Amino acid sequence: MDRNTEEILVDMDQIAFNMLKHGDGEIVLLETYCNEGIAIIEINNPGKRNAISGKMMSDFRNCITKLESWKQGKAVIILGRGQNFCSGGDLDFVKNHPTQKGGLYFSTLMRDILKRLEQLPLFSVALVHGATLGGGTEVAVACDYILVSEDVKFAFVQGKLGIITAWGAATRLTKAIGTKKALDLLLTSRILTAQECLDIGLASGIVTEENKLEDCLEWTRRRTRHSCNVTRAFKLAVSQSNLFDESLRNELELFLPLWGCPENREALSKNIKHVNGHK
Ligand SMILES: CC[C@H](C(=O)O)C(=O)SCCNC(=O)CCNC(=O)[C@H](O)C(C)(C)COP(=O)(O)OP(=O)(O)OC[C@H]1O[C@@H](n2cnc3c(N)ncnc32)[C@H](O)[C@@H]1OP(=O)(O)O
Repeated sequence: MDRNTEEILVDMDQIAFNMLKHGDGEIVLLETYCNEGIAIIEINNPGKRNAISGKMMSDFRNCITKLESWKQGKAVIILGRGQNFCSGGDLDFVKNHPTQKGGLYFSTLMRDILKRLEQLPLFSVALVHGATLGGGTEVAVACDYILVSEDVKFAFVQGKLGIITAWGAATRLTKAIGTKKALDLLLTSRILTAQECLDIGLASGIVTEENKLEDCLEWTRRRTRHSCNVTRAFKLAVSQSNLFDESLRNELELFLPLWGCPENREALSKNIKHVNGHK
């Protein structure tokens, strides 16, 4: 990688600032359910089927920065307003910035954002519906879970545009569903239905089109029943489990502070019987 590229790669603040002037739309953090430890990130660019513009990348980065300092967070749901989740990166930016530098700007910021999303000490759920294409699929597979609405049309269309995934989805998809299935989706760019997303192992559940958020919240609440500390420690233990020995050490370091904590002592005092009717 030449020196100029290395310089660009280093200054993420500068890239985020430069991208602010590209495109419209917004990505906002909704605090409606924060009292339950659940945040929502909403993608909203109605004129472009929620395509992610440069300005929206900066918005997204600001949302992640806020979540990184939210100590009561257990989960974050990412969803799209209107008729679909996200139609990918803003093609107007792509068309107007054909240079290597344009490609570097378009990919570097989002790769950093999605990496930071993965590293949050709270689990993420992509609630995808309607057309979820290109970069929209890349945002989804960067989340811990994907819930699909019955009307989803999920496709890695990058190959049809003469490029490959710009924001890391080839790597994440392979980790999620295995080499053969990942390569097949990337090489065919075929559109997956909700059932196919479930069958191939991409989606963890199917929600109804008309009640998708309520269904998603109910699904998420079933996974936020433990204390905040436990929820966050399990997320970190699992997400950092790529190196086995290091992961075991990491799991111990996450376990020890919880031993004897107030939640631990309170739960022990209840003598909880975990299986109904078990003798
Ligand atoms: C750099 C790669 C990156 C990555 O994967 O990492 C990418 O994501 S590249 C982008 C990949 N996405 C696409 O190619 C999607 C192209 N759009 C469509 O297939 C359709 O628009 C669809 C299925 C999203 C919606 O179809 P529908 O018939 O419902 O609506 P329209 O096609 O009339 O779209 C309405 C309006 O939105 C504009 N639009 C849609 N998607 C994008 C986009 N990704 N970037 C910019 N603009 C987009 C479309 O042009 C229409 O605008 P209008 O001015 O009304 O013609």
